[in-house]
Amino acid sequence: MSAMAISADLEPVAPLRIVAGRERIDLPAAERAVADLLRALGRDPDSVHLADTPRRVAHAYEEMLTPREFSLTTFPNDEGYDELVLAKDIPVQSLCEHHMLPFQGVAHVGYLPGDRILGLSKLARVVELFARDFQVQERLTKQVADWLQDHLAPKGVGVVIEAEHQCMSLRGVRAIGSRTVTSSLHGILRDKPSSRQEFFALTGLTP
Ligand SMILES: Nc1nc2c(ncn2[C@@H]2O[C@H](COP(=O)(O)OP(=O)(O)OP(=O)(O)O)[C@@H](O)[C@H]2O)c(=O)[nH]1
Ligand SMILES: [Zn+2]
Repeated sequence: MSAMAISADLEPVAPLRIVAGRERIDLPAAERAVADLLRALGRDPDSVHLADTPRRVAHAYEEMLTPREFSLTTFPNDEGYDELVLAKDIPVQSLCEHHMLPFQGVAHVGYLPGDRILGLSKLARVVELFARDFQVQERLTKQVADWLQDHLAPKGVGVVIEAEHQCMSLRGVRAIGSRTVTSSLHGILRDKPSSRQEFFALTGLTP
């Protein structure tokens, strides 16, 4: 739905176009590096079974490290809506920067509106913007919260991420099924105990 479709009375606001500022990925160099890695692991990248693997892996990493562009569409908060807006169970797929293995789970992203409300899908798009990177979960959580605070100027922001790290399940400690929970709060959701409590209760976590 476009910004104008909400109400004919709303002033048209040009949505901000968000383009991820990633370093350019050098695909041929990545392919050569994957072939070298296969050789270092005692495999033959020229064998019939592995011949296309360096290309596939390089493209897979390019895809996993490149968030989609989007428009930050907002609308005037004409009704003065002043309760929590919370998008729950947003899928999170990211790569741990220590082992380059996936961590996956869900994000719960909420805010208390100020003068403007945000197109709901944008809460999930902001998660993807920062998740498609080599990350640690704490930084990812804080980046989403900080970005919403900076771009939307709401009265409060709350972000919770619950994720399983494959570097903790496939290898190493092999703590299969263990989930890590992180949170980042701003404004009223951080400072007012009852709002904080309501946010965590709605995300399914206790304060
Ligand atoms: N804080 C934090 N740590 C993470 C995250 N993802 C992975 N790690 C941890 O990064 C740490 C790296 O520790 P190292 O001791 O250098 O690596 P390692 O020898 O492979 O460690 P083990 O996983 O314990 O075998 C591990 O404890 C991982 O569990 C994350 O998102 N946040
Ligand atoms: Zn890891």
